[in-house]
Amino acid sequence: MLITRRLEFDAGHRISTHNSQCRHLHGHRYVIEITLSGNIISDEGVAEQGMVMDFSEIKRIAKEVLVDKWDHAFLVYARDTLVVEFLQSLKDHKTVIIDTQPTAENLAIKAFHILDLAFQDAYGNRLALEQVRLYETPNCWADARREIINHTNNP
Ligand SMILES: Nc1nc2c(c(=O)[nH]1)N=C([C@H](O)[C@H](O)COP(=O)(O)OP(=O)(O)OP(=O)(O)O)CN2
Ligand SMILES: [Zn+2]
Repeated sequence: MLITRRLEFDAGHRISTHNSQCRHLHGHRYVIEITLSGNIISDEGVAEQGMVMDFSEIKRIAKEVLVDKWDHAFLVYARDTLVVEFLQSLKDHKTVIIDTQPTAENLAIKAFHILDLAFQDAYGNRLALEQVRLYETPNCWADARREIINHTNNP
């Protein structure tokens, strides 16, 4: 059985190598959809009876390890040195430095790895993170799926 929890956050970014408007500093209302697989809990009388995992628990873990860290942050490529240095010059600015361009594709992969570790730590083999879908705009999104990213060298 597959279940999906959707969360939203705001963040700034730019694609420093882009040949059009995305090289400018700008922001998005990102939407992340986290899909997990597992068996439905059938134990009589337990709080999660009938569920793969409580949706509120997915939200709690995702906020703690990812969403609260990226929300209202500027997501910047480590090699975009002009912007990295500018952000570091701002006192207490919420900046997240990423080792790849902060495209929807790379952010979805990054989010997958962060969430995969967190769900493994909390639930071992009982649940598996199957997919992270990251919407950059309502019309543009990227899917990081376990079977796809296991075959790439992305960190
Ligand atoms: N494959 C990708 N292409 C683009 C990405 C990306 O992450 N992956 N990102 C951008 C920009 O960040 C941009 O913010 C979004 O691009 P764009 O399609 O131009 O967005 P619009 O706001 O113009 O969307 P509309 O739906 O047309 O209003 C660019 N490309
Ligand atoms: Zn953008």
